[in-house]
Amino acid sequence: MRKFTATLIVATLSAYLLVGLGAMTAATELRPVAAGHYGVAGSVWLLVGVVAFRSWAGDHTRRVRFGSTVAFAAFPVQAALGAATALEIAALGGRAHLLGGLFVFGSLLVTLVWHLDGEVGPDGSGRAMGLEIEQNPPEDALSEGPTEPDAAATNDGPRSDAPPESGRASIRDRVGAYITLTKPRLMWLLCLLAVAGMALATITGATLEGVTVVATLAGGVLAIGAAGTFNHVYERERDRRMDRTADRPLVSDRVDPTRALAFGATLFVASMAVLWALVNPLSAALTAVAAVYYAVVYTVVLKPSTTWNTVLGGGAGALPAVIGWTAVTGSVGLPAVLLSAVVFCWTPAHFYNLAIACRADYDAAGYPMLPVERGVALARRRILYWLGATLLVAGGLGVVAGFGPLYAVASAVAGLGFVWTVAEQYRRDTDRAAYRSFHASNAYLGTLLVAVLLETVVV
Ligand code: HEM
Ligand SMILES: CC(C)=CCC/C(C)=C/CC/C(C)=C/COP(=O)(O)OP(=O)(O)O
Repeated sequence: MRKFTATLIVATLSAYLLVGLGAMTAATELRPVAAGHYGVAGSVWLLVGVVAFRSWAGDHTRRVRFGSTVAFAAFPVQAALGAATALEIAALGGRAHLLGGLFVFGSLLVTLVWHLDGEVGPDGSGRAMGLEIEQNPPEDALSEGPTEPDAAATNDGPRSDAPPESGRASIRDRVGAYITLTKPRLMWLLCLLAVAGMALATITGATLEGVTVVATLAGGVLAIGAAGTFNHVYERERDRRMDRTADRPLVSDRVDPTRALAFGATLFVASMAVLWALVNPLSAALTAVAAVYYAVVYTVVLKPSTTWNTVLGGGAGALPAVIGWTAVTGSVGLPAVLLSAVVFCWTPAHFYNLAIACRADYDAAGYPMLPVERGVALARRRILYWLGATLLVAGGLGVVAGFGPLYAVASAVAGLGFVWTVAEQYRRDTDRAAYRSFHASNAYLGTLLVAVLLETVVV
């Protein structure tokens, strides 16, 4: 990666961290926090100055020069607004100062996208710019589907070569096939999201009861399993056409579709029973909505018909945050809605990387995924913009929930790692690079949710 790109990424995420520290400065009288904010502000201004200078000194597009100069010029204005806030001169100083900080972060993020797009040129090949872009190794080009660096990054469970569902398949293989239908690889992050929602609820003064935590997770796992099973049943013909999903239980006849439907329905009823009896009706109802949202609205309606399938379908995976909160409080609260919004924005930044790596697969299956219909360059641009939205909403959650430096630093550092892997894709147009961003998306969200736990129930 070029030094200019690396410096611009660090400047962008430092500006993001600066906003978080600024919000804490406003919320505390602690002098060291305020001193830290001023010190970081000076350092970030210096860094942005280096970027702006090098954009003019080097061979960069006018957009990159414009964006970096605007970000640099915004700092003195920010300093004046900050002083007005500290001296309580202007009534709206604080809000204007916060918006100014977000403007600096946003202008640097847009400048980064313009820079990366400029590097690869209009057709994304980099040839117009004399850039050597690494492509998939020839042997991968011959393979059917994407090359995942480590064990297949699938949301499937144990894979097996067991013969079709018959007396000959061992009990172990059959159990493994049914476990695969529940999409176990997804569970850890969705459960962590629900736990973060429960922990977040303690900022209202509510307490975490063991039974509530266990029952909410049990009900959620059963519901995810039910929704995942219905997804397998409905998609089995298209799964047959994708290398990534061609050996799934319903494609390889290891499970009979009717039995799978009965299995999914049983999981769903069990989920509702557990949540209604041991948690509360609202959590049960929201879980049912999430399951139907994924199994029907996303799987049947959105996924096969629009390039907006991932964005509009993201609500399903965002709901566990609210479900966790309602399990503890019995009602919906703003922090839970904000945590849910973080995941809603994160979902396209998460999935588009996989859609890039598997675009040939999705094209063969006839799914209108964004990289298939609109190209990889646009999909990468959208990943960065949705990631920017995720960071902004995560910052808003930090302010509303009153989180400290740990949360701000976790979001900024994990966000930097995620942005870095996406920027690498512009120089390495390979499945391996796209999968690395996909895993970085899970690492970002996992880190943020652990930070929420540490800020609420540990610190
Ligand atoms: C519409 C929403 C979403 C879409 C389209 C989507 C897409 C996918 C796909 C296709 C896979 C399977 C990869 C494979 O089988 O090769 C996957 C894996 C995964 N997804 Fe998502 N996802 C969505 C939302 C979520 C949400 C909300 C979470 C968690 C909060 C999540 C966490 C994960 C995890 C942990 C994996 C497993 C990654 C691995 O195998 O290492 N996803 N996602
Ligand atoms: C509480 C509750 C029930 C919440 C629902 C959460 C949930 C299961 C969200 C869906 C996330 C996901 C992996 C979608 C991918 O489906 P896909 O069909 O695009 O993946 P595939 O191509 O691998 O089948």
